[in-house]
Amino acid sequence: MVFAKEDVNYSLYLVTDSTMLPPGTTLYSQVEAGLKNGVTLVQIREKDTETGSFIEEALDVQKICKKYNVPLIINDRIDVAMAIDADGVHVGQQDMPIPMVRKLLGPSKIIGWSVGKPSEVETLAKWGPDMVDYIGVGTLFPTLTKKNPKKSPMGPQGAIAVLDALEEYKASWCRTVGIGGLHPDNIQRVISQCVATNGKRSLDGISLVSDIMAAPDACAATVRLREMIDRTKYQFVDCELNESFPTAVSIKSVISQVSSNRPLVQHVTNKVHQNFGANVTLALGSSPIMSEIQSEVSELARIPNASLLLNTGSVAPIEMLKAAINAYNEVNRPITFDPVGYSATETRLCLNNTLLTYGQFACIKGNSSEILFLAKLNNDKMKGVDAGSGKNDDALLARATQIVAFKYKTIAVCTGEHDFIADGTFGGECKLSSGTAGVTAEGLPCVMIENGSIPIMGDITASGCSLGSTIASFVGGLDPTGNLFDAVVGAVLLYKTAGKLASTRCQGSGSFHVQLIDALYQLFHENKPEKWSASLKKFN
Ligand SMILES: Cc1ncc(COP(=O)(O)OP(=O)(O)O)c(N)n1
Ligand SMILES: Cc1ncsc1CCOP(=O)(O)O
Ligand SMILES: [Mg+2]
Repeated sequence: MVFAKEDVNYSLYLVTDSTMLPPGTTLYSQVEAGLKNGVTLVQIREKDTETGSFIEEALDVQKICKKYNVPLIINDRIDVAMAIDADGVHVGQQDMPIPMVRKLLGPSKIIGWSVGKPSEVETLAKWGPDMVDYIGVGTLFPTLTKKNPKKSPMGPQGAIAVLDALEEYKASWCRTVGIGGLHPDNIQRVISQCVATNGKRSLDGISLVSDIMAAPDACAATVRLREMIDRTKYQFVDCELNESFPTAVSIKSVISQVSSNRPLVQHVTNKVHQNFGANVTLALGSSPIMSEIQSEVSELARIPNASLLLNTGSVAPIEMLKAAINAYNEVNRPITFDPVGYSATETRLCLNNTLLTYGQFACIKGNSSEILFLAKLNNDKMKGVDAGSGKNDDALLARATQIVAFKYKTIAVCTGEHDFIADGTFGGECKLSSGTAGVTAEGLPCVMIENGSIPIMGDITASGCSLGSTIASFVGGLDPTGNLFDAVVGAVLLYKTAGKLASTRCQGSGSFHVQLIDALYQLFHENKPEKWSASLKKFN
């Protein structure tokens, strides 16, 4: 049987492994359970099986695949693929060179190649459309299934670089599957985030081994995976994600919701910020808890209206930070991420990149340096930047904020004399092979908030970190019908207004601290956004 290449469905691509079978299951029972419940492509991957046994297994798996009209791919072994007339092969960078594989298999067979970096895409593009039909993009996340991986996990951002390379080198024919450590807790985020920068391409499929092969109930595991992959909305927080333009009325509603829901705001933050952040949170009618205890994050995340502020100035162990992200993502509670000093040291860069790979954030906030670095628009591109005067290149900062929002499918906030907020959530919409329908970062909703300069804000500790407390309170206090973008914009507007008000009332930095908390408290409880001094305008 020859499968027309354009008919291959890459959406749920099972790769077998008979070394992880649960008791009472066989290679065939797991494969059949997968095929019955939505697996669309099968690869038999038996790294330690003798050729004779491999051929026997492959022939038996081939029979089952034919029953469900699903193509069978052979891993590594071109000879076995030819011997049983399989539908194709998958080879890696260390396996037989692609041109030789193609010469042996002929033009109609499916050839897959493992790709981990853009330069490998450049190579396949040079070979042209008659060589590689699809690529396995990975390893996305850590996995025990592939022994001695040559490279460390690339995460969704690494996959984006590969998708960008496919667009850059115009390899339009080439399909893509993500692979490596893919499970229900990260599949939707991968589908949502792994989109080429030009919005024209996303992954065509999810490829996995252990989630099905090691499942005691492979039917149920596959049903769950199928349902997840077919979902077109990634509802990573239980509030509204649809596009909005915040108004005094909508922000008033946000504050009413926060006031009545009294969110629990778990701060994992630096020591300098802890006390002030707790007081800011209390001033906003919310309930702070400064806990870094890994064993309680799951319980805290399940408290109604729980919200996590993750400020990586914290010295909490990486495993605790990951557990906190997992716990809040698991129950669709919002995480506000503040990558403090994002690139100041290799340690912080590695920590922040790891956390950015590891979870979905409702909001990522940073100062201009942090946002520019996250957007890969380094500082020296900023024209007329002068910390003292605060003269920033607004267009560049807005663009950087949109890029960060797009890359992480989140609400991005860039703070400075002017604050920029961009909505990259696409309303949660996401779908394999669809990209963002060509919508790019510069097409994202972006607003600018200004209120004149407030130099004294820089003379106290934790003023920036405490905007994080404010955002975390607002997004945590939303009803399910509340809007995420409204909440983040409302928080920044309130904070900017309170900063200005406090600066007119204080005698110096000491009293500014107190006046800032008073101003936040007063403005919050008055809840009259129409009177706030900070202004909001659309930036694009
Ligand atoms: C779909 C898919 N993607 C990647 C791989 C890995 O192939 P390779 O790099 O050759 O490593 P081994 O699988 O041979 O260990 C794959 N098999 N399938
Ligand atoms: C074959 C392969 N190639 C890169 S990761 C991997 C194994 C993925 O297995 P799992 O889905 O169990 O993480
Ligand atoms: Mg291989």
